[in-house]
Amino acid sequence: MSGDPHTPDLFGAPDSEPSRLTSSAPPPGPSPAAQPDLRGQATAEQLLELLARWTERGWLRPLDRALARFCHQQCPQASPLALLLVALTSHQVGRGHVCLDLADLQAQPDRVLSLPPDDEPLDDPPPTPADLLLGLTVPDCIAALHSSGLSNETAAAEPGPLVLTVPDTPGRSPLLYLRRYWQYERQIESALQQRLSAPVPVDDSQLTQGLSALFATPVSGDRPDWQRIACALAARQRFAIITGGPGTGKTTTVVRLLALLQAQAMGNADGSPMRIALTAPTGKAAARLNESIGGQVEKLDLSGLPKSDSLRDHIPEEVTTLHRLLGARPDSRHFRHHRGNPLHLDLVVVDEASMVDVEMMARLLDALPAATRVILLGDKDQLASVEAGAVLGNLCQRAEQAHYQPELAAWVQAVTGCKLPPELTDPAGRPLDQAVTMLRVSHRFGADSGIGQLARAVNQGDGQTALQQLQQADQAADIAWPQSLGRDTQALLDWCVDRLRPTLEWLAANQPPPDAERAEFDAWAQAVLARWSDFQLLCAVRGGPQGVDQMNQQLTRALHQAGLVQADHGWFAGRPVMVTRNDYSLGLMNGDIGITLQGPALGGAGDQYQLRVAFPTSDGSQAIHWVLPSRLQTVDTVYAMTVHKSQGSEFDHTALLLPAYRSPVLTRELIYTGITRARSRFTLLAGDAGLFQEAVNTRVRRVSGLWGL
Ligand SMILES: Nc1ncnc2c1ncn2[C@@H]1O[C@H](COP(=O)(O)OP(=O)(O)OP(=O)(O)O)[C@@H](O)[C@H]1O
Repeated sequence: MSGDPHTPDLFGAPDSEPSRLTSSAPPPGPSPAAQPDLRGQATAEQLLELLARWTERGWLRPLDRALARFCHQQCPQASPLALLLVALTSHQVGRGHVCLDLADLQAQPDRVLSLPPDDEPLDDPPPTPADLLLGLTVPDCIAALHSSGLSNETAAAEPGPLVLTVPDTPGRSPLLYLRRYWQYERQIESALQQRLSAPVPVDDSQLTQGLSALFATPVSGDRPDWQRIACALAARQRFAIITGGPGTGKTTTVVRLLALLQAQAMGNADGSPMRIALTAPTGKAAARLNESIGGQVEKLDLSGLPKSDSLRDHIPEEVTTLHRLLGARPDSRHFRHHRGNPLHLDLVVVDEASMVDVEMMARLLDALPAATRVILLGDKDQLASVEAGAVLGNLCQRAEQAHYQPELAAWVQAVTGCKLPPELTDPAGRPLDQAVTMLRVSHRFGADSGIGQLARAVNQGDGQTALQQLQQADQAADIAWPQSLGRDTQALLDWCVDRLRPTLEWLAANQPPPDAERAEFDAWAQAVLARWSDFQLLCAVRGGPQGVDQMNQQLTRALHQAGLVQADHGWFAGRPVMVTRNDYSLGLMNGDIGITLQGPALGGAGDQYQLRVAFPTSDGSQAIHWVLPSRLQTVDTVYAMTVHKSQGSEFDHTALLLPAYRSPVLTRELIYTGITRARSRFTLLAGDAGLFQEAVNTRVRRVSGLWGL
C-alpha cells in the first residue's frame, strides 16, 4: 500500500499501445552475448544481470528484481524463465494489476515492462521480454513454473511465493500471482459467493409499498426507473452494487435504500434497527458523501413507511473512511478488525468503490461477519485505484448488458412496476449479474449538457465525436477547448492565475482581524475552502512540462508575481496542500486538502496571526482543523493536482491539462475521470487533437481472476 501514485508505470498498459514487436521501427536488436537464451543454456545469474540492466533503465522496479533474486536463493532449481516470470508478475502488481496473464504476455511480451515510448531512441538497448520469450509458449511458461517449486495451483499445497491458476474454462488464460494478491482475490470471491448464494427473504408487498412511498415519481411503462430497481435488487441481496456516472443518483438511491431497509428491520418482530456503517476510501470522499447524505436524509419524505416517526434517527449520516472503520494502526498494514475481531454491523455501504484496491476490499470483507450486507457504490468507468486491483471495474464488467435472468426481471416488474428491456435479460445470467444495477440517467447533466455529452462520447470511446463537441462548443457552452492555451505556457499560466484570482482576493479581503473569535476564523476558512472548489487545474501526468510538479512551481511563481500570494516557495497564505500519507496523530488522511491561511495564533495571543493550514473536519461540521505547517510532513501543493488525486472530488470549473507527448497514462478512464470532476464547466487544455483522440481510444485493462461470480 505504498508508492508514488503518479508515476506512469503504476498504471495498466493501455490496450491500444502498439507492441514493440509490431512497431514499424524497432530499436536495434541486442547483442547476442547480452541475451540469455531461456530455451537453452541461460543461467539464473545471466537473467538477474539482465534484470539489473532493466532496473537501471527504469523498465523494472528494484523491488521486482529483488524478488526474483530472493526466489533464486530460495529455489535454486528455478529456471531463468521462471525467475523472469517472477520479476514480471511483481512489476505488473506495481502497475495496478493483481496478476500476470500468461497468454497476454505471450501475445504482447513488451507490454509488461515500463518501456519508454517507441519513438524514443535507445542507446545500447538490452533485450526485452519479446526477445527473451521468442519461440517460447504458454505451456513452456507453465512447465517452467511447475518445475521451479515457486508456484502452486492450490492453497492446500506447500505454499510458494507465487500461485499459478490454470482455468479449464475456454477463453480464460493462466494467471500468475504473487501469493498475497491471489489470497486477496480468493477472499473477495468467497465472501461475495457466500453472500450471493444467500439472498435475504423479502416480503414483496411490503417492498412494493416501501418503494412507492419513497419514490414519488410514477413509473412509466417504457422507461425503467433504475433507482427504484436498484433499491429492489439491493433489498433482496446480501451483496449489491449500484454503479453509475456522475449525477445518476447513487447517493439519492442509497439514502432511499437505507430508509427502506431500516424501515423493514424496525418493522420486524424484534424491531431493532440495523447497525449500519457508511464508508468511503478517502477522507475527502467520506466528507463529500457526508455532506450530500445529510442534506438528502433531511428532505426525505418517510410518511409512508412503518415507524416513520423514529425512522429518520436511524438512518446514518456520518461517513467514515475505510481505514478508520477497520481500525488502522500507524505504520502497519494490519487493522484492529479482521476475521478474529469482526465488526458488528448489519450493513456496510462503500461509496467511491472504484478507488478501493484489492487488498482493502479483501480486508474489509474479512472483517465482516458472513451475514453483514455489503453495498458498493461507484462509477465503474472511473480510473481504478492506484494500488493493485480494480475490484469495482472487474465486478461491473457485465453491467452494461445487465444479464438479468427472466425470473428476476419478472420479479422486478412485479415489485417496482418497471419493465426491463428484453435485451438486458439473459437466461444464463450469473449470480453476480443479478446483484448489479447500473443507473443510466444523469440528473445532473441533462441531454443538452456539454459536459454530459462529452463524458458520454469519451466513455464510449468515440474520440472523434468528443473532439467535434469540443471544437464546436461556443462561448455559452459548458465545455471549451481553447487550443492556443495548450501550446503556450505563459498564456496558460496567465489563464490559470485569472481563474484563481477571485478566491485569493476574496481570502485576503475577508480575513478576520487577529483578535477575532475562533468561530469567525472558522467561518472564514470554511468559506475559503468552499470557494477553493470553484476552479481546479488537473494534470494527466506528474513529470514533464505539463506535469503537476512543474505546473505547481510555475503557478506559484506566477501568483507571486501577480501579487496574489506573498512568497513563491515554502509556506505562505493561499498555498493549498494535499496530505499524501495518512497521519493518525494529526487525524489527517491521504488526500485531505487544506489551505494555508493567516490563522488564529496558538495559545490565543490575540494581537497576531499565525500561519496555519485549515482543513475541514471529516465529520461535516463547520469546525476547522487548524494545523501548524511544521507538523505536516508529507504534503503536495495543489494549485494543480493529478487526475488520480482528484478522484472523489468535484469542482465547479475543471480544466484538464494533457501533456504534449504520448504517455501510457493517457487513457479513456483518465480523460473521463477528469471531465466528470466538473460540476458546471470543463476546459480541455491540450495542444494536440491527435493525442486526445488516441487517449480516448485507449483503455486500461486490469487483469484479474475475479470473473467467475
Ligand atoms: N430521480 C431523480 N429525479 C430528479 N432529480 C434527481 C433524481 N435523482 C437524483 N436527482 C438529483 O440529481 C443530483 C445528483 O444526484 P446524486 O447526488 O444522488 O447523484 P450521484 O450519482 O450520487 O452523484 P455523484 O456523481 O456526485 O456521486 C442531485 O441534485 C439529485 O437531487
